[in-house]
Amino acid sequence: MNTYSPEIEVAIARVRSDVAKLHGELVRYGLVIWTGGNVSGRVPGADLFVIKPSGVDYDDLAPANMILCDLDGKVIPGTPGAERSPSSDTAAHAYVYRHMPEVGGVVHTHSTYAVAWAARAEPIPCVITAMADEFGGEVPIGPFSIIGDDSIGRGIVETLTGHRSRAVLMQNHGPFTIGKDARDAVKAAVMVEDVARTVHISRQLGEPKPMPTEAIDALFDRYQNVYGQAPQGAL
Ligand SMILES: O=C(CO)[C@@H](O)[C@H](O)COP(=O)(O)O
Repeated sequence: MNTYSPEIEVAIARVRSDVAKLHGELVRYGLVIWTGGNVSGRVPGADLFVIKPSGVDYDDLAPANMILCDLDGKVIPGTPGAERSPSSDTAAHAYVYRHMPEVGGVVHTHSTYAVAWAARAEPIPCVITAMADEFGGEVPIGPFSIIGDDSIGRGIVETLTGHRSRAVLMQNHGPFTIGKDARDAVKAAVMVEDVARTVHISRQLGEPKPMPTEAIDALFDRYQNVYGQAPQGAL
């Protein structure tokens, strides 16, 4: 039986609540169907993260059935939800947390337009200011990877390390996003679908115009460091 300090227990409870609730945002923004997709959040101050159970209806997700894992993706026995299998992408999320300490949240969806770009293995070019703001450039393609082990995690880390983008389109699969916390990663998942749709529509009308690199840099810097009420800087 694992015991944690009162501070860590409070942090676990908060991440359970946040991660359970954030799954509802995937539904609200139309990024998933049936039981596809998943959200996880790192527990601040501990080598732990929280992720959803595999193949459970979104309506049934609740803080008490979120699953607590260590950074190897092993379920912590005896904790609430531990009797169920964790998400199929648990090893991928765990790999990201182990190798990207700045990441506090990971999200995967099957959102339609982002998956359509992933199926063609084409990066989304940075041709609108919203992309420069959020992603600081193109949204890259990651390698085709088998589901279930840490291959997807390796592909995410290899592709996003040193890249400004918080989203990668895993070839023939779909978007995985990272963030400072689970909410930040959900935001990137919402944004990547939005820009995937807009750039796709733009291409139906003609060839989108590239943006100057200096403009992309300036927009990214402003959005990360000035926009909104409490900008937190790039990841
Ligand atoms: O595509 C995949 C596997 O990468 C997932 O999105 C599944 O569709 C949902 O898996 P669980 O998180 O429910 O296991």
